[in-house]
Amino acid sequence: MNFKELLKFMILIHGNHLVRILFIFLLLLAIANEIAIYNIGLITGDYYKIMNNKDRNGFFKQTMKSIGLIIGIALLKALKEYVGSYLYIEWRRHLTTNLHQKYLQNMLYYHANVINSNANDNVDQRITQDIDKMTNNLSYIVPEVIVSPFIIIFYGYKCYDLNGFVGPIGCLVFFLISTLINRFLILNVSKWVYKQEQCEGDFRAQHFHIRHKAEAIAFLNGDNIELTKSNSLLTTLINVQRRFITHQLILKVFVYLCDYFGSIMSFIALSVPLFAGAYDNLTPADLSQLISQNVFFTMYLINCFTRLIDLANYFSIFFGTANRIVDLYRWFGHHNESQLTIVSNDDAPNDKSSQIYMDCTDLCVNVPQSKPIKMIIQNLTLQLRKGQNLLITGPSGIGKSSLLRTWKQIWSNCGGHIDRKISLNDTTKVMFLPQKPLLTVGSIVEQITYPFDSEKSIDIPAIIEILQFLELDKSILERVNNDIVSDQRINWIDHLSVGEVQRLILARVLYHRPILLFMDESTSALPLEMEEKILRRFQQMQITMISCGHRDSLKAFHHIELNIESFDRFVLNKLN
Ligand SMILES: Nc1ncnc2c1ncn2[C@@H]1O[C@H](COP(=O)(O)OP(=O)(O)OP(=O)(O)O)[C@@H](O)[C@H]1O
Repeated sequence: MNFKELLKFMILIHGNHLVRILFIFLLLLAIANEIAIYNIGLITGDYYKIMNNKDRNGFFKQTMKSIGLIIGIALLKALKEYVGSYLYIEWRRHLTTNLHQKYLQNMLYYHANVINSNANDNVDQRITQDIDKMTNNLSYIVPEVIVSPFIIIFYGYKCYDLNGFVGPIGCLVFFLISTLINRFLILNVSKWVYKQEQCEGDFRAQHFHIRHKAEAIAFLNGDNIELTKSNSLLTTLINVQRRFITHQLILKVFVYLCDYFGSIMSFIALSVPLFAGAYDNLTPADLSQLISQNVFFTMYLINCFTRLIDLANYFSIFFGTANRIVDLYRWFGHHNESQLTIVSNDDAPNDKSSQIYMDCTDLCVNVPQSKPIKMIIQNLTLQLRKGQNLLITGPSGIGKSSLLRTWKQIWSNCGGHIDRKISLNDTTKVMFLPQKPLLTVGSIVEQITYPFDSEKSIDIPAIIEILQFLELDKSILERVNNDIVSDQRINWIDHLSVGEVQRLILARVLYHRPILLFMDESTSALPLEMEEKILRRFQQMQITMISCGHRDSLKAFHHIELNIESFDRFVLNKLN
């Protein structure tokens, strides 16, 4: 998506009637607002005339009319701002939902945050903050921009009518010159907006890191290093902010110059016909009214131009943040077309009769995007069979987890062939327990039913039985007063011991009952008796287990050991 397409998407939003209706409503309100302003602008002139003529009756009528207009404009202005804000929220919702759709599919979040983290700084910042700023700024810009052509034509004509070409042409020249200078200044500032948002993201990420790793940092006495890092990121951010406001200062000086210069333009324009004697035949009352109207028309025309110039600040923030969103869309588009097509191919037929779950021939794996290429597995030929539990062993960092990543298609294989007879994305049959466990903030039920919707019918007694079996009744059930359904707003990963976390993760397996289970050191923190009790239960449930681990105790529950000695040396041992 390029910049124009982003604008089109936001303003037209295919199929979103609400946005279109709001947009048209905003346009109508902006026009109505301008009509009210026009009428209010004539009030002073009319008062001059009425008071010069000492017209009591006219004064009463004029006052009633003015009060009506003032109430009308107050309502219209507030309503215009309300609709603008509503539109901003709608834009934000729509754009963010659209980006979520791309980001949280096909494991793009993994590619964006792990594999290609350098290509896109702070995706979270772009989605949570930049969209907000961009749409908010656009909601200020749009009402001004959409009515300005009408106002310029209308007041341009009125000015021409009263004092010839001088007024409108003078205003137009003034506007064109200022726009040219403005354009250059806006682009300059928007670059700094881009950088500032990037630094904001880095700074937030550091605080996110402290929040989530608080205990580890405390154990390691990492206070000083975290303080240094946080302050260093803050300094970078502040420096960028300083540069940003310095560039903004130049822009603001220019904008205010235009504003105030604009205020005398109306008198300059009026002076031409006035000194040429065009109004010599008017009575003082009519001349006061004419001057007042003329000043208002010219002033308003110039004001319309200066309002557009005043938008420079909003434009610079809008362009800076919009560029970050456009970059993200481009990156998503590129990645959806290229490497991620592999992921969507994994729709292996679920052949129930098959005794083979997966066939790997001459499989080669390297670390994605590694330069120079880091080969992890070369020419591995292996079958995963139903009922044949496989234990993958080998030194730390040799590639055990990477093999699971490749089978799951989080990483793509750089050579060889994987024939999946069962879809590894079928979460009702296949489960992966990654080495770094995933728990969410929420209820206990949500932890166990993940990734399924916890709203669906849940077998609560079964979950309680599982928690008791895993001896989690004291540490978890009591803590939540046996209420496993309510969201406790607890980030469980920080509130449980590592062994408890592992048991809670293993509860998922007991609940979902997959037929094929991949475990990456999933029992490493458990006492041997607990590990044995759980793995025995898995055996009884006839779950085929593919495990990575270092412990000898695992051998008793597996039939074959794949020992990865080096990237191209594998030994298969039969276990008793
Ligand atoms: N996202 C990544 N980017 C770059 N290199 C990575 C990435 N993930 C893993 N690696 C590297 O790939 C190699 C294999 O890692 P892997 O996690 O598969 O090891 P492992 O055998 O599971 O180790 P352990 O037993 O310590 O868990 C390691 O050298 C690791 O540094």
